[in-house]
Amino acid sequence: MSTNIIQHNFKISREDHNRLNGHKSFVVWFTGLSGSGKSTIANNVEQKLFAKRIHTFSLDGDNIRRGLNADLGFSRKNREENLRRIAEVAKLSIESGKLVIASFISPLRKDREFLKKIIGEDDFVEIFINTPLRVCEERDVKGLYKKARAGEIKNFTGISAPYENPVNPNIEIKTEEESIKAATDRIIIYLTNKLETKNQ
Ligand SMILES: Nc1ncnc2c1ncn2[C@@H]1O[C@H](COP(=O)(O)OS(=O)(=O)O)[C@@H](OP(=O)(O)O)[C@H]1O
Ligand SMILES: Nc1ncnc2c1ncn2[C@@H]1O[C@H](COP(=O)(O)OP(=O)(O)O)[C@@H](O)[C@H]1O
Repeated sequence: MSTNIIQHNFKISREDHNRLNGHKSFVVWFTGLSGSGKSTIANNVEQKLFAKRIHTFSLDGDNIRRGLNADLGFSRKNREENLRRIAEVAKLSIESGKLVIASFISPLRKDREFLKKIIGEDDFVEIFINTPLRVCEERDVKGLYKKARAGEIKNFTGISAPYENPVNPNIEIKTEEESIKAATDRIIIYLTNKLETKNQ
């Protein structure tokens, strides 16, 4: 633990960044099984927001698990630390005025509660990409389910590690019933409303 850390208050605040950008900043968090559709929908949402001149920043496994969290695997402890660090990065990014789009399996309720605490409830939008395991496994976008079934990957979410559905997400997308476009449009309506009405 670091001691004797005295906070420096910078002259340019989050509110200043928000004013300059012309919009508020918060975190949009996508949770769901591997292959559920988190990255696909998050990417579509980001493109739409970008076209509306919203300053976005995407965090996902590719830019986090290969870099900052390259030392972490998929044990419970490592996932918890993975998500804690991501939440801290997301918090810094909202201070810099960004609308952060985070896509992580984030399988456990208690870890997601912890994230919410770090980021702040008011700055956290939870989107549950609800796709049944059967469908994710049929899609098997990266061939990982096949490997997990063959025992080649340990602690694989949905197969040999748990996924706990969110209890009360801000938005739930059932990808078996809702197209990518319809899901994207519904999320954009919600976010546009929050961008306009959220108190600073
Ligand atoms: N054991 C195991 N379980 C689940 N997923 C695995 C595993 N090993 C590797 N992968 C790949 O890593 C991606 C998930 O990383 P996350 O950082 O989102 O996971 S977590 O939130 O810490 O649980 C996940 O990416 P997505 O498919 O995009 O979800 C997988 O491709
Ligand atoms: N309604 C839908 N919403 C999201 N993805 C869908 C949908 N229908 C089919 N898919 C497909 O499912 C796959 C989801 O993969 P991906 O977005 O990488 O998932 P994740 O990021 O959750 O691992 C993509 O190939 C996507 O085209």
